[in-house]
Amino acid sequence: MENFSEWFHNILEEANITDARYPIKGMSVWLPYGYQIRKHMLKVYSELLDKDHEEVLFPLLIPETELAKEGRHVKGFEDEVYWVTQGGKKPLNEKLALRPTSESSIYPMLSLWVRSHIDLPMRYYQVVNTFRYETKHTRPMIRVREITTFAEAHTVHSSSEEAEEQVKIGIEIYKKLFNELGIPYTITKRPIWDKFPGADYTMAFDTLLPDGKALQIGTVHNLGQTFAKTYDITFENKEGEHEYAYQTCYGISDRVIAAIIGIHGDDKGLVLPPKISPKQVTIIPILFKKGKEEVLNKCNEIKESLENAGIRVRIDSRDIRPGKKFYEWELKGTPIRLELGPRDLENNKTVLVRRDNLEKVELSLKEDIVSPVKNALNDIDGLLRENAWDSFKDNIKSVEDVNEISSLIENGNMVSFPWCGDEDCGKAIEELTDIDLLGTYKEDIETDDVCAHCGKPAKHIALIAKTY
Ligand SMILES: Nc1ncnc2c1ncn2[C@@H]1O[C@H](COS(=O)(=O)NC(=O)[C@@H](N)CS)[C@@H](O)[C@H]1O
Ligand SMILES: [Mg+2]
Ligand SMILES: [Zn+2]
Repeated sequence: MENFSEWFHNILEEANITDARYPIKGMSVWLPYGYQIRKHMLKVYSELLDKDHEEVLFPLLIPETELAKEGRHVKGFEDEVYWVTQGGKKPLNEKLALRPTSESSIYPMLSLWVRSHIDLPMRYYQVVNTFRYETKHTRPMIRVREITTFAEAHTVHSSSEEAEEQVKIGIEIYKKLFNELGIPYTITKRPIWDKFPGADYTMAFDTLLPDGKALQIGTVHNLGQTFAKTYDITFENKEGEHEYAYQTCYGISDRVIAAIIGIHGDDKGLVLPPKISPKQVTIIPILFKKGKEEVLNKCNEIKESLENAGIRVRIDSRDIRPGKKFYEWELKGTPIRLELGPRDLENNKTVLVRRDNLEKVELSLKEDIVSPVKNALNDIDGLLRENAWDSFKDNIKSVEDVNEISSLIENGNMVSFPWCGDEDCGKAIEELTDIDLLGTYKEDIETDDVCAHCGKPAKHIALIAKTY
């Protein structure tokens, strides 16, 4: 709680996830171990998107004229855009933006591609790096200037109902993604003063990190027809008339990996959900001069049988003390460790140690060990998700009076309260508490509750929290 930020920075370095020493502020290097975690997370992500989205890849650079077309959009990003102004020694005749997000790179092309309602719906996604010159305090993975893992989806529809439906689909996709990763979340509709620049409205997923600060880990935007009008994306409808298209977009970033690390980690280091752990089992042979050969042979046999069952396994046969190996793989968060020494070999058994609850069980090597290992991996997956949701729910408190908010926030809570929904009241609450309204997570409630701030009839339940 008190030194989460220090814990987080240390673990990225000690577990060889990223190296923040790259000589540009807000940019880090993905090291091999961290890169594998990122790769497995993106595999989960793209399996969800590939069901009915097509993966594409757009250029990194965006002509200034395209970025400037959508007033609200460019207003929202003008302080964050990196510009390329020359090629070699020659100044460019038009400044080029490094994409902060890809609407202004993709939508001019959609204007060429979309002709008729039979071309619709279109559902694209790309996993790219985007660049935002964040002026607030940068933090590795959480608030970076190169967003290395920006997974953005963009969809085009022939009706507002279908776009509305797609927002719900985007939300379902993210619910599945975060459930697979064991990350708890709230889903709120951002206040209109905090929605994505150019969007009609923004639905946001927020989770809580151990320091009690909310982290926005995904957003789904209904773009209405704003960008279609700006970039002239029209289609011929069934009646032969031309209409502006209806669009949505939704995105996640490196923050998803930060949430996995921060939420499931403990004082020994990472605790990785099996689905995204580079290896799911580390076999640690206890090697003495005597019987070394036999022990290693047995370890290879075990590795092979687990790998044949689709389990990712490493044998750590380095010539260092076993205790040091236990420490290292606990730090790196491998879900299961199997220990095997000469005595275990004699008794034809191995010791299975779980990383999440550090439980030890003996497994007989006379029987199949694939199913006990698979069961343990499933248990770990379930327990990580359950523990994360339990502590998350414990940290969401509800109040009837805004004056009770600050002390709960200091305790690291998210706070919900009945709200009238008026902008000036909402801003007054942010002023009073000096923290951000995450948004509303229950619309149009049937209640005679009154607004926790101004006393007018409450229309929604709002959520407030300290945020990154
Ligand atoms: N500086 C940053 N560092 C890390 N992640 C970020 C940063 N800025 C935004 N994000 C993440 O990126 C997600 C998508 O960004 S966004 O601005 O909300 N939405 C878009 O850009 C839309 N085009 C959907 S892709 C956010 O929900 C947040 O989780
Ligand atoms: Mg931002
Ligand atoms: Zn009010």
